[in-house]
Amino acid sequence: MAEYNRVSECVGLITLRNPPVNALSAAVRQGIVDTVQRALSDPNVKSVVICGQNGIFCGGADIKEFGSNMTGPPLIPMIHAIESANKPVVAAIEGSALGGGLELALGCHYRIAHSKARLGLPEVSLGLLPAAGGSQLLPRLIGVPAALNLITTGRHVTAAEALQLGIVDQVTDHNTVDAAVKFALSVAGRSLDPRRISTHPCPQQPDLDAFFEEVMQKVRQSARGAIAPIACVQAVRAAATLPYAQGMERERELMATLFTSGQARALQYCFFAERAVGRWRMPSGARWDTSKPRPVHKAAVIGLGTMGRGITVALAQTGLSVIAVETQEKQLMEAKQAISAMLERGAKRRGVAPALDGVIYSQNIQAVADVDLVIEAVFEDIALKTKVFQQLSAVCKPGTLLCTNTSALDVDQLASETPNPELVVGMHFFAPAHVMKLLEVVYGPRSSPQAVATAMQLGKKMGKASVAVGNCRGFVGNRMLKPYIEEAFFLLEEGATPELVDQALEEFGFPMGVFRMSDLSGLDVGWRVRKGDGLVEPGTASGRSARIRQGRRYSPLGDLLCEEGRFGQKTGRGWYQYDKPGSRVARSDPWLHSFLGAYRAQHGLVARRIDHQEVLERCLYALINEGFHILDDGIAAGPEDIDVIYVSGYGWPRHRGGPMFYANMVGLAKVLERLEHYQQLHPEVPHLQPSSLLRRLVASGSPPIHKWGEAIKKLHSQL
Ligand SMILES: C[C@H](O)[C@H](C)C(=O)SCCNC(=O)CCNC(=O)[C@H](O)C(C)(C)COP(=O)([O-])OP(=O)([O-])OC[C@H]1O[C@@H](n2cnc3c(N)ncnc32)[C@H](O)[C@@H]1OP(=O)([O-])[O-]
Repeated sequence: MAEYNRVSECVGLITLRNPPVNALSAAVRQGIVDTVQRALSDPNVKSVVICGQNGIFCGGADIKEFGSNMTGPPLIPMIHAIESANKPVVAAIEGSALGGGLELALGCHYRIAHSKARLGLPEVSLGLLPAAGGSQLLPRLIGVPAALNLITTGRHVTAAEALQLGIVDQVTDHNTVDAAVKFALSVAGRSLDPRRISTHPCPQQPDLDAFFEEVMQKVRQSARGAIAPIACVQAVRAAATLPYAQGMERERELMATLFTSGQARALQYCFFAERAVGRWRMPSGARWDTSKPRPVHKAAVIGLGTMGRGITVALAQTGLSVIAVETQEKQLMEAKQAISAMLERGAKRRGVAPALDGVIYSQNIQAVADVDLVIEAVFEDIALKTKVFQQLSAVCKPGTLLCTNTSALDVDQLASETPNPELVVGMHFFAPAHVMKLLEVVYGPRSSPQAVATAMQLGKKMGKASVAVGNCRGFVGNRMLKPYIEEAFFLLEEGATPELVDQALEEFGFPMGVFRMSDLSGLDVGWRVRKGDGLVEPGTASGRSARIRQGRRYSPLGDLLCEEGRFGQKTGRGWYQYDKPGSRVARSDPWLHSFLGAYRAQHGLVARRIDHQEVLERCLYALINEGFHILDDGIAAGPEDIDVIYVSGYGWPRHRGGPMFYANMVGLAKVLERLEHYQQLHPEVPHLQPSSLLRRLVASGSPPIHKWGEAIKKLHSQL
C-alpha cells in the first residue's frame, strides 16, 4: 500500500509500503492512485514527493502477480496521472528503482537519488520489456543508444552514472527524502511542461535504419535464441520513429507477445529459483533458518594454481584478509603477480581501490594457524589432498572450517582424515573462480549444518550462486554432465559430426557445444579421469566388445584423440583444428572426419543421418534423467538447485529455465517416452534407463515443477 503525509507544511509525501522491495502490487498501485489524488486535490500541497519505506524506492511490478489474473489499477494510467499532474512530483530514490519502479520515477517530474542507489530496466532478464512506458520514455530522456544499452542488457546503473546519463537530476549522500522534500519546495510553482518526458521528441539518431540494423544483428547474436532482447530493440525503435501514443501501443503489442511466453516463465522461474537455493535444507532436516553460520574474518587458500589464484581473488574482493599458501617458491611468486593483476583489474572495473594488502603470501602452512576457514585447492590427487588435510588438522585452531575445492573426489573420505569431520565441506568453484557465479557447497554425512551455513554465507558474500548439495561422485553438475558427454560421443560413432552436435546445442542456446567446450577445457582432463576410473584400454581393439567397458557401452573416441596428442585448443588440435596452440577459433578438421570414418569402419559401425532433434533428445534427456536420480537420492533438495547449478555454471540457456524446468516444459511423459525409445535402441547404455522417480512422477500425473518437492516426499514415504 502507499501512505500519505503532509510534511514541511506544503509537501505531500507518499511512501510505498510493500516489504521487502515495495513491489508495485495491486494494493500498492491502488495506494498510489489514492494518495496522488489526495495530494493533488489538497490546496495546501504545493508539491509531492514519492519515496519507498525501508531505504528502497521500488523493485518494479510484483513478479509474483504475473502468474495470476492481474487486478487493481493498471500501471500506465497511474504513471500518466503523475506526469500530467499540475504540481511537481519528485521521486526520492534510495536502494533500487528497477523496472516499473524506474518507470514510476520517469513519470515524476524530478528524480533525486542517493549515491548508493541502483537504477535500471531489467525486464529483459525476466523475458519481458519495460511495459509501463519505459521503452518510450527512457529514449526520450537519455537518447536512443544509451536507452538501448540499458533496456537490452537490463543492467543496473549506479546513481553517479544515472546522473551522468541524465536519468536523475541530483545525487545526495545524505537523507534522500529530506533532500527530495527540500528540492520539491524549491520547484513548487515552476512550469512542468518541460518536465513531462512523454512530450519530449526522441533525440534523432543519424542514419536510423542502419543504426537499428546493426544493433539488431548484435542483439540477435548475443541473445542466442532469447526473444525478449529482440522485442526490446523493436520497442525502442518505435520510440525513435513514432509519436508517444503510437509508440506506447507498439510497446503494448510487443509485451503481449512476451508476457505469456515459455521463455518469460523460464526466466521468472530462474529469478525465484536463485532466491530459493539460498533457503537450503539437508536430508537430516537441518535448514538455512535453523543453522547459524560461524563468523569468518580471516581465510586461507592452500595451493595457488589456476583455481587457488581465482579463489584468493574472490575472497579478497569481499574485504576478508586472506593467507595464500604455496610451498613452491617460483609458483608462489608467479601467483602473487597474477593475483595482484586480477585484483587491480577487478577493482578498476568496480571503481574501487584494489584489496592488495588484504592478501598475505606464504610458503609455510603454519601461517594459517589462526584463520577461521581454509579452502584447499591443490592438485586433484587424493593422496596429496589427504596429506594437506592432515597438516591442516594439526596446524589450525579448534573450530576452523576445512573446505576442499575438489571437483570429483570424495569429500567424506577427506573428512575422515581429520579429527573433526563435522568441520569439513566441499566448496566447488568453477574456473575462473573469481568470475564464474556458481559454487557447489558439498556436505558429507558428517558435515555439520553450521559448516554448511558458513560456507553458504561466504558464497553469498562472494556474490556466488551458492547451492548446497550432497556428497557423491561428481556432486550435481559433473554427475549430470557425464551422460550428456557420453551421448555426444555415441552420436559421433553412429554418424554425427562434432559440428552437427555442437550446432544443435548452440542453436538450443548453449554458448558452446560439447566438443568446442571439450577443446576449451582440454581433452586430457577427461582422459585423466577415465584412466583413474580404469576405463581407458591401450591399443586399437575393434568390434562391439572393444566398446563395452565395465559392463556398459563406452566410446574410446576421446582416448584415441588424446593418444594422438590432440588435447584441444592448448595443442591446436582436438575435435576441431586451430591456427596455433592456444588460439580459440575452431575450424572443421578434415583429419577428424576421416578419422571418424576409419573408426566406424574398424568397429563395423554404419553411419546414419542424425538430426538436431535426436542430438537434443539424447544429450539433454540423458542429463535430465541423471537429474531425477539425483533428486531421488536426495543429493539435491529440489529441481531449483539443479537448475541454478546448470544455468549459473554449465551454460544452460537461462531462457530455457534449466534442465528440470525444461523437462517440465517439454512434459515428463514425453521425456520418459523418448528415454524408453532410446533405451530400447541402446540397451547397453544404462544412463538411458529412465529414473524410477521420473516414472513415478509421470504415473502420479506429472505434477507441475513447483509441486515436485512435496510429490517426491510423498513418493519417498510410499517406498
Ligand atoms: C511493468 C514493468 O515494466 C515490468 C513488467 C516490471 O517491472 S518487471 C519487474 C522488474 N524488476 C526487477 O526485475 C527487479 C527484481 N528484483 C531484484 O533485482 C532484487 O530483488 C532487488 C530489488 C535488487 C533487491 O535485491 P536483494 O538481493 O536485496 O533482495 P532479493 O533477495 O533479490 O529479494 C528479496 C525478496 O523480494 C522478492 N522480490 C524482489 N523483487 C521483486 C519483484 N519485483 N516482485 C516480487 N517479488 C520481488 C524476492 O523474490 C525475494 O523474496 P524472498 O526470496 O525473500 O521470498
